[in-house]
Amino acid sequence: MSKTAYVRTKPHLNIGTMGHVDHGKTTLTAAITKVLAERGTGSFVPFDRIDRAPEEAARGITINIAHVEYETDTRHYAHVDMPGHADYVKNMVTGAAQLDGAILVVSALDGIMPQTAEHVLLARQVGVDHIVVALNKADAGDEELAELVELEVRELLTAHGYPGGSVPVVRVSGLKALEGDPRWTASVEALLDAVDAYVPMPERYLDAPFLLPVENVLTITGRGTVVTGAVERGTLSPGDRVAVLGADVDTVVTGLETFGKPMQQAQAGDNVAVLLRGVPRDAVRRGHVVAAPGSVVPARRFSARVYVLSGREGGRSTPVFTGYRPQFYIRTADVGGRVDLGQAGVARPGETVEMTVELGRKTPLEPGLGFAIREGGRTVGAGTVVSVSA
Ligand SMILES: Nc1nc2c(ncn2[C@@H]2O[C@H](COP(=O)(O)OP(=O)(O)OP(=O)(O)O)[C@@H](O)[C@H]2O)c(=O)[nH]1
Ligand SMILES: [Mg+2]
Repeated sequence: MSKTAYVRTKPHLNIGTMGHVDHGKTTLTAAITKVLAERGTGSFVPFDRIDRAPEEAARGITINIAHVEYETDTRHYAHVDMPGHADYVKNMVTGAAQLDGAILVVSALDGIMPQTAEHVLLARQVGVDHIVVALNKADAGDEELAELVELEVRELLTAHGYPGGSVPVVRVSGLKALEGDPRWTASVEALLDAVDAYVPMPERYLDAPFLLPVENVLTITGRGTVVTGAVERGTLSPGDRVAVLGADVDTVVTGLETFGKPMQQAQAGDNVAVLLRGVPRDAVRRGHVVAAPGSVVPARRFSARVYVLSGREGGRSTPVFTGYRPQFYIRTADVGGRVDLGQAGVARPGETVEMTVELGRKTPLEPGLGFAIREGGRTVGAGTVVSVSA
């Protein structure tokens, strides 16, 4: 292969766009790549390439299609734009532990909407500590309205524990920037400057044993099975031994790529594709975990602190009781489980409660790990693992 190797010259961060349907996430994502392509530190990814289905990416070692990559003057970013709302929530709660920061896209014409609030709540619950607001469609509304929406967004952020008063809010137009209008191209530059300045470089656990939650599995004819995802911790090099938890196989890494470029070492935070020796494709699935052998012991029982979403936040309108059996979204896994609410025996929408969970299958767990609870295609709770029982 004559592909150029990935050269690590700038710190790498994972960010993503979130916000209500149609507020302009994908348009803005395309505009960002266009602005940076013109600066010479990225390649333009048009709207319809961001919005296509993951299956279409199954060519070569490539990563989840929802990601685009680009560089600013100081950083290398992987940026994820989720297509629809359902996918968004699922990806956000299962993959967002990986987001180092988020761009909250709010239409200046429409203001905050139910999904704006839900995404902010989920971001807080899964530990996305830094949000930059893109007040989008600023080309179409008037300044007075934009000011009202800005106030409203700051209040929403404050209500969810973010420093709403000091969060950067940048008026942008993804659409006009995409059309090359200089005023709005500058607005997207200003947004990127705000992201560079406001989202700090997170601590990366490079010395910890390797762990990668599997997001996607692909086959490369003649080479074998490839898993993709963001490295949660540690480092990985070709030749390293790994355990695939869930598939219960031990194997060797025979290739490593990021955004189509071979790499010598993957590090915590990197979005990678890992080629595994001799693993049949159907043995590995999204939700499995690739880890340093012996470093993780999967378990079924854990205790957790859980916030039960209210009806207004898109959650349930009725309480749940001991014996409740929802789905648990843990890293990239989707596992059924049974809830025990102890003495109280009940949890009402809007409450934060302690619970014990018995999962339907063994899953890698550890204290501090965030997860979401879903039922019938909607998010009903967001929690953190407190302790794990053997
Ligand atoms: N006037 C104006 N329209 C915009 C702007 N950005 C996006 N739009 C329009 O808003 C609509 C939705 O844009 P998308 O980028 O698809 O929105 P999205 O948030 O990705 O939508 P979902 O992925 O379906 O949640 C499209 O018709 C866009 O052309 C903008 O800056 N100004
Ligand atoms: Mg979109």
